[in-house]
Parts: sequence; structure tokens; C-alpha cells
Amino acid sequence: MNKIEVCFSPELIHLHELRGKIVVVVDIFRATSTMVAALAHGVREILPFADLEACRKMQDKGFLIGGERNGLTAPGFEMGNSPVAYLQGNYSGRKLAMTTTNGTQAIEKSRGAQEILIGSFPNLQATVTYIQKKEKDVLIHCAGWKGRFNLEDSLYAGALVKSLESTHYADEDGALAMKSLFEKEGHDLKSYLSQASHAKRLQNHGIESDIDFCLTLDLYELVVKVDGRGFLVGVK
Ligand SMILES: O=C(O)[C@H](CS(=O)(=O)O)OP(=O)(O)O
Repeated sequence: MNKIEVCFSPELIHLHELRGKIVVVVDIFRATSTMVAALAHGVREILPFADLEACRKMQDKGFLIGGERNGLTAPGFEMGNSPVAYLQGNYSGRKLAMTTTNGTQAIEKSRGAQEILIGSFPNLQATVTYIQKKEKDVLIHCAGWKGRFNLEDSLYAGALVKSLESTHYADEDGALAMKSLFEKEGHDLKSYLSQASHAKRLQNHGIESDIDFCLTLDLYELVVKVDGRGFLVGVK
């Protein structure tokens, strides 16, 4: 058996060893859900940036640029952080540079892991199957919200701990608590997570369709990983 643990915020990542592990970065609302949607619908690859201005400069190099802060499209950026914007395949073949409030910061802080995967509910089972072939310890890195715990990333962590229980043991309180929460509430993610602070924040921006997408299970048989150049790529 391999081990699985959960880090509830990028502010706590220094408490965890990354080396030798598969780190699954998760930002359900909305960064990692958007990355999976973009790659599933034809975007060729995604270069994540923690810094807004560094991301903006990629437009001169032919990249589509996606920038979001506090839930809103950053001024001058072509794309915000909406997964549904990619579902029609309008950006097929493009390279995307992307920066978001929480998600791309968590990717940046995961460097040093043996492998970094991008987690979302729409590709949960594909990620589970991929991890089970690897026989490595797993750390789930929740992006949270501005350094704080959030319900949606933690519930995804519980779903992953539960789905991997035949191959990965959890012996720390956070992972066990989230597995229990998912067992109790996972049958109706939408109703449980409607109370999440981040869902309410996004509802105020009138983007319920994004929330619905982010909470839909297993739409894609696509694994998203960070490759040797630091790009996010889809692997079928
Ligand atoms: O756009 C989002 O969903 C959030 C913005 S915020 O957390 O509401 O400010 O960004 P993300 O990096 O996807 O958490």
C-alpha cells in the first residue's frame, strides 16, 4: 500500500514532503476545472503563471491569455477563469497562458514533486486510474481561497482518498475527516456545496453554469499533468 495525505492550503505546503510523490493540485472553483475543460476541448497546452504581468506578456508570443483575480477577468486579458468558455472548442490548437487567484499559485508551490497532476470532478475517475498504475505516495494539494480552507477542494480530496482506498492508506486526521465527509455528502455535491463560501462568491458574479460544470463527475477520460517544461498537457 502507498500513502495518501491532504494539504488544505498552499500556506501549509511547507509542512509536507513533495519529493517522490504524485501531487494532485485541486482548485474546484474554478482554475483546475477550467484547465481540464480547456485541454479536453482542444487547447494544446497550458502554461500556468502565479504572476499576472508575466502571464500577460505571453500574448506577444502567440499565446491565448487567461487572467483572473477575485473572480473577474483581469483587465486586458482575452479569457477569464470560466470552464464553460472552452466547451465549444473555439480555442482548439491554441496555447494558453493562465493565471488565477489561487489555483496557479498552488501549482507553483507544488514544484519539487515527482509528478504534478491537475484534479477536478470532471476527470476524477481518469485521475484515479492513472494514479493506481503508478504505485507512488500521493499528496492532494488544495488551493483553498487566499490561504484558507475551503469546502469544495477538501471534498474533492475526500473523494480521491475514498476512490484510492484499495491502494493508498490515509492515516492522518485531515484525510480521514474528508473521506468521511465525502461518504456522507458526496451523493449530492451540488446541494452540499451550494453553502460553500466560494460558490456564493461566484453566484454573485452570475456564473452558476460554471459551478454546475465544476461539480459534474467524470465527463472526461483525460488526465492532466505538468510536463518537463512546466506545461499542463492532457494524457488519454
Ligand atoms: O475565479 C475563480 O474561481 C477564483 C477567483 S476567487 O477565488 O473567487 O477570487 O480563482 P481560483 O484561482 O480558480 O480559485
